[in-house]
Amino acid sequence: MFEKFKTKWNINSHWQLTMIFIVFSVTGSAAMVVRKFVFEWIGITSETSLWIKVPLYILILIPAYQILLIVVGTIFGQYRFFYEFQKKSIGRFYRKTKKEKNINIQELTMNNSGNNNETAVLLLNLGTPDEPTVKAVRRYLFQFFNDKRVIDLPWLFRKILVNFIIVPFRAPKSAKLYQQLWTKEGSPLLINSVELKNKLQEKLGDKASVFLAMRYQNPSIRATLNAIRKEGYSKIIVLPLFPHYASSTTSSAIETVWDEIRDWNVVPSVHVINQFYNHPLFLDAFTHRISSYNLEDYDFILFSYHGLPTRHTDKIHPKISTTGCNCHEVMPAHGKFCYRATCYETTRLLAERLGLSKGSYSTSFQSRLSNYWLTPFTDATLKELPLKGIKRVLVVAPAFVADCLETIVEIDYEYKELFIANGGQKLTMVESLNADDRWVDAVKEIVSPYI
Ligand SMILES: C=CC1=C(C)c2cc3[nH]c(cc4nc(cc5[nH]c(cc1n2)c(C)c5CCC(=O)O)C(CCC(=O)O)=C4C)c(C)c3C=C
Ligand SMILES: [Fe+2]
Repeated sequence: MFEKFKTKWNINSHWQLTMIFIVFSVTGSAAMVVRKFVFEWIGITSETSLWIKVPLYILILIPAYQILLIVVGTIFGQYRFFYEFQKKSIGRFYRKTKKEKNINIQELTMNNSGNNNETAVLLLNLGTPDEPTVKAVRRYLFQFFNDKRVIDLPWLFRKILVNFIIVPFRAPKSAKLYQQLWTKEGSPLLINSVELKNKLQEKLGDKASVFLAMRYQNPSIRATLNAIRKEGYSKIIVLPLFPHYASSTTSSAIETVWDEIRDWNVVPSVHVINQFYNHPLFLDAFTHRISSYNLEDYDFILFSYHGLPTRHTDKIHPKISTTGCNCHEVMPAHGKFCYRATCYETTRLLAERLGLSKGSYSTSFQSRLSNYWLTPFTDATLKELPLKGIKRVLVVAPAFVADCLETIVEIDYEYKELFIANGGQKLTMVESLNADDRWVDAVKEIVSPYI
């Protein structure tokens, strides 16, 4: 029975389990004392009607128990366990999780190499809703926007803004987009990532075992790392599948991995790869993909990257404002981890490989949620191009290594419509790298030095 609790709560020692049981029993008794004290204070006696007593009982006991659990847990050195425990219970209370479905997704992405090796390669991507319903999309957006690296505002302000304004208004709108995107097999982001993981496993053979997790929703980082921990790997190579470093994507994923691993009894060697926008094989894979389209058929190539609030990039180089920086012309020394600078550098490197002439391509940023995001905006650029006589555009999105909502619906549907409505004739979106063989080889090369 003890083993069952240890597995369920993801703990290693009998000592911690004992502490947890003690906290539960002390809290239970303490909550009764609080209840008795409050009842006496507000004058509830044995004669008071049950219709008053029962609701009051629930109203007082539940919050008292929740608070005391954290207080007593902290006293017994178990703050983190009870903090996570409460978070999970409250989450369960508000949104019943689709347990069976999630388990299937989880199983789909678990390692099945049968390898008996020392190294686990953990591929991380952003994540997608479990299904294209308003409820599932709400759950996804709730987790996404409550990330302090995505909405980098003070806690209370973020909670109010996200939970009362952004998520309720955005969820129904986003769910419609996801319904447009969904295939028989599910969300393209997940399907493409699973295929990449399987092909990488084939290429790596018994050198390493490959796992996949998503920053938001499923397969979750926690469950995937639990599987890695149980199999006892001595080394983990973490590769967030974001070519360009950004706090809201790369660091958010890395931080979540560390939050899990730091409590393990045995912390394995961990190597984190935090960007690869200039890795020659990544660039070769994209160059090859772009070259598979007949470039003669197009007047212009637009390199469209996911946008970011300029506040995020300003934090990377506080002395130079994003808008005042000349990284669109040359890579500055302070630009190594600046998302805008590395995106522009990617365009230059790809243009060089493709032999594109100046004036035949440009860089823009899509998916903005406000006007204070990186410019030029992709939609504004696409509206302007026909005015300059550019009617046939090939759009490449090098910030995404797998096709997803932002490429399939936003570029290939919404932007295409916008371009045509503004006088354009043809817009083609370059398929992302997905599970392309050259890309699988590139990932193998990216992780290999650390295996
Ligand atoms: C403040 C909000 C957001 C930031 C910052 C942000 C950065 C960012 N995102 C990606 C990659 C993807 N984003 C995707 C979807 C998506 N992104 C945001 C918001 C921010 N992204 C939202 C709300 C959504 C959900 C859809 C919607 O409601 O519009 C996806 C697609 C996921 C899918 O299911 O297909 C990807 C991939 C990057 C690379 C990035 C910063 C560099
Ligand atoms: Fe995004």
